[in-house]
Amino acid sequence: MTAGVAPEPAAGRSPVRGLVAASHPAPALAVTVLAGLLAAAQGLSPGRAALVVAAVLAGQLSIGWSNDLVDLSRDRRAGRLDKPLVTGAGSERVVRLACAGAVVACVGLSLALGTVAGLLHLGCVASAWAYNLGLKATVWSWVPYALSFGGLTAVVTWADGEAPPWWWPVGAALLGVGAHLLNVLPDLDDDAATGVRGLPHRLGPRRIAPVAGAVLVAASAVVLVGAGPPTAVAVAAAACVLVLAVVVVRGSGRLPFLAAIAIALADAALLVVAR
Ligand SMILES: CC(C)=CCC/C(C)=C/CC/C(C)=C/COP(=O)(O)OP(=O)(O)O
Repeated sequence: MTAGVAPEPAAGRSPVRGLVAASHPAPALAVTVLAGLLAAAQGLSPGRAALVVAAVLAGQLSIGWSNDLVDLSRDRRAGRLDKPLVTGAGSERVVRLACAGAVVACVGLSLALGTVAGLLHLGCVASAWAYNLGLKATVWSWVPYALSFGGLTAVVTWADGEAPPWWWPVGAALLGVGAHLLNVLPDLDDDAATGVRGLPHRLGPRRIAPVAGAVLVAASAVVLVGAGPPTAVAVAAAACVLVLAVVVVRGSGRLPFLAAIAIALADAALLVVAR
C-alpha cells in the first residue's frame, strides 16, 4: 500500500473482525484478565467480580478503539499494515460507533460499582485516553500506564469497600511502566517516522530492555516485601526474577524481550497469588 493514501474498502471485509483487531485485543484481554484475577484475590462475590470485569472490558475497548482512531492519519503515513483502519479491514464509522458505545457502557458499569470504585475506574480510563490523545509522544508517556495499572488495583478493592494494601498499586504501577516500555519496542521505527517520541523512544532501543528489566525487578521486590511470603517462596521467586533480569540485560535478539515478558507474568502472578 502507498503510505499516506486511504485504501479502498477491502472487498468482503468482516466488520466484526476489523472491530476486534482495532480494539488492541491482546492488551485489552490481558488487562481484563488481570482485573478478574485481582477480583478473585480480593474475594469479590461472583456478581461483583463480573461487574468489575465487564466495566474493565468496556473501558479497555474504548481505549483500544480510540487509540486506532486518533492514530489513523499517523498510521496511514507510516503504512502500518497491522492496522485494520489503514488496510481497510475495518470501517472507521463502525469503530467510531463502537467506541462511543463502549464509553457509555464503561460509565454505566463503572458507576454501578459504587461511587469511589466507579470514579477511580473512570479516572484510570481517562488517564489511558490521555495517553492516546498525546501523552504517548512525550517524556511523560509512562505516567498513564503507572496511574491506570496502579489505580486498577484500587478499583477492585474499593468495589469491596476497602483501600488496597500499599504494595498492590505500587507493584501494579511498576508493572504497567514495564509493559509500556516493552509494548513500544516493536514500533520504534514506525513511531520515529511519524515523530512519536515517548520515554522508550528517548531511551533508545538498546536501553529499553534493561530499563524495563530493572522496573520489573523493582515491581517484584515491592510485591515480595509487601506480601511477605514464606522465605522459601520469596527466595525462589527472587532467584527466578533475577535470572530472567540477567537474560534481559545480557541476552541478544528476541531473548531480552521474552525474558522481560516472563518477569512481567511472574510479577502479575505474585501480585495476585501473594495477596
Ligand atoms: C487499567 C487500564 C485502564 C490500563 C490501560 C493503560 C494504558 C495507558 C493503555 C494504552 C493501551 C494502548 C491502546 C496502547 C497502544 O499504544 P500505541 O499507540 O503506542 O501502540 P500502537 O501504535 O501499536 O497502537
